[in-house]
Amino acid sequence: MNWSSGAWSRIEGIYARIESMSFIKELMAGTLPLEKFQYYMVQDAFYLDQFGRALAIIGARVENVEDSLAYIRFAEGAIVVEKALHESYFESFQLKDKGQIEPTCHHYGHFLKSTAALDGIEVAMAAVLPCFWIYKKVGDYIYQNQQSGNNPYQKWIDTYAGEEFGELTQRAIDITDNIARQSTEKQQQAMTEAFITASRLEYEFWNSAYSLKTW
Ligand SMILES: Cc1ncc(C[n+]2csc(CCO)c2C)c(N)n1
Repeated sequence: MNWSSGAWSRIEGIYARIESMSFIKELMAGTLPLEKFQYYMVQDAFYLDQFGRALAIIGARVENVEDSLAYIRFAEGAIVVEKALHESYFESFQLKDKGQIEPTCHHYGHFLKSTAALDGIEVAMAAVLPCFWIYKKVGDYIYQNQQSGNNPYQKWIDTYAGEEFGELTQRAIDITDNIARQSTEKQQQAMTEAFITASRLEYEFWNSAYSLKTW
């Protein structure tokens, strides 16, 4: 069995809880209060900055040059492509104030950056994987279960349910599985721990937006 299949089986409970979160249900129905989506967008802009840097660190550290290029491109995607989504929402919702980074985003971003810089490269790859994989699953879930055709959050949904994002996610899974095959049992366990922690933080990220959590 691939490392990723075993790791996903460990977060099935967390993932099921994510699908049933109020934030996700209301995003899907288009009824999520704007204030909560705005909080999410502002925090996500901070997150993407940190996530992009974590991916760039991985790109710099990984030995195989093809893998290095893949992570450098993921970093570019996080900073450039997703920023476009953010900017369009910032514009259409007249969000001018950049706001400040709140506790959950701060925790998650710093977890990713410190893991990318200080832990084994295989652990760093495992830590960033839920960002891709959970978003792909949530994007597909929402896309397949959506009822109304007029959703103010449609652009967000389309970004993650798309085929292109699916390919990106599969590439990240494959590279991580490949490095897991070259890792010891102990290293694989550390990878799984990091994967679980990041998945918990994905849950907390949406939860913090729903409850508008501040310092
Ligand atoms: C909290 C949070 N987690 C994951 C993503 C999704 N995401 C952001 S950048 C990127 C890879 C390159 O495009 C992915 C999958 C997000 N937006 N916010």
